[in-house]
Amino acid sequence: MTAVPPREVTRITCIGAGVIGGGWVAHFLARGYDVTAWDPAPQAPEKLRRLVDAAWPALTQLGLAEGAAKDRLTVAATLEEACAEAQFVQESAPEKLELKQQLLAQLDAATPRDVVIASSTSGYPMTDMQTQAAGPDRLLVGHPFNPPYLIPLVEVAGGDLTSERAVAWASEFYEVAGKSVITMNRELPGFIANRLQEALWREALHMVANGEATVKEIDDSITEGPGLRWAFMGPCLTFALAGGEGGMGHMLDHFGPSLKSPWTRLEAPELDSALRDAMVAGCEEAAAGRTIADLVAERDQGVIDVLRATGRLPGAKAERKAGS
Ligand SMILES: NC(=O)C1=CN([C@@H]2O[C@H](COP(=O)(O)OP(=O)(O)OC[C@H]3O[C@@H](n4cnc5c(N)ncnc54)[C@H](O)[C@@H]3O)[C@@H](O)[C@H]2O)C=CC1
Ligand SMILES: C[N+](C)(C)CC(=O)CC(=O)[O-]
Repeated sequence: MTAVPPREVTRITCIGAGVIGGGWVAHFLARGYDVTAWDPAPQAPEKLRRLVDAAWPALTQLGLAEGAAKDRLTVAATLEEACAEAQFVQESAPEKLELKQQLLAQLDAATPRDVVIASSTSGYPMTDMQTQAAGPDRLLVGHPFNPPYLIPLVEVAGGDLTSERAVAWASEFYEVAGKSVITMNRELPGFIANRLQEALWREALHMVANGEATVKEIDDSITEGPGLRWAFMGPCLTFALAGGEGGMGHMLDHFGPSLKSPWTRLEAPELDSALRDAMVAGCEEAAAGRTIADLVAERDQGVIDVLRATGRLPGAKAERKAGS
């Protein structure tokens, strides 16, 4: 059997059915696929069904694909049974390198040739994980965000031995399956989003460890601050607006030197002219013709929408107080 085209996939196998594997199962069921899951833990089938039941109301609100049903889930008794008829495999086993290496080799042996096998790993490069597989060319990373049935992003990256065909196939498949895909042109430990999240996380841990800020202060500083902007405009375009009408160019000229001040414990990159120009050009590209004024209007409307959606509009707060 060879790989079916991404649009013709009907059967998906999910290996590992914890937080992320279970979330993938819920997502694929809601998109109308037949899903087979396998997890070695004795309680896994019940836990998985509870997770899918809990996710289903949200998925129903978002809109189920035609024919989507929870009873299109099968829990297999063995890994081999789970993979025998797979048209795509998503691995979500624990984040241990040796376990992933062995498991991916087993999955490769059990899955029809050419069928793509993706790992949900949060940060291991596929080059390090595909070492024991006889057919490493169809192994790649498909890194989701929790919960995979609500957060659209998947980061796709191949390893040194992964074929371009497999990467292209997976990127198209995830799009067809309702995800928002970033296909990386090289392997980075932590990919893009986790590398960014880890930088924030590292500083949060420093602050807690040193008694510099509480967990609540750190969380509030994001949910009441930059997080409201990040839900719809990334950190680069958001900072371009910090430069006012001068955009990213003025922002870098104004605040660039403070990169060297001790706002962060991380080693800062040299802000040379090549980096400056790349940032300015990247922001212009991301703005896709929108002026600074357009972006300001978009950001402001977005913040209002997020506040409304999360019940934090000043009016909503007043109503809650009045009713309490
Ligand atoms: N938890 C998160 O927020 C995210 C996790 N990930 C990645 O997803 C993967 C799974 O993480 P979680 O779901 O959080 O872990 P988890 O601990 O919730 O689930 C792991 C599951 O794998 C099963 N398992 C144990 N040994 C296995 C084996 N040999 N073969 C197959 N399954 C096995 C366990 O029984 C368990 O149900 C990891 O690679 C992790 O880095 C990716 C994105 C987000
Ligand atoms: C905590 N985590 C590193 C496993 C998180 C992720 O990998 C992605 C996410 O859901 O934020």
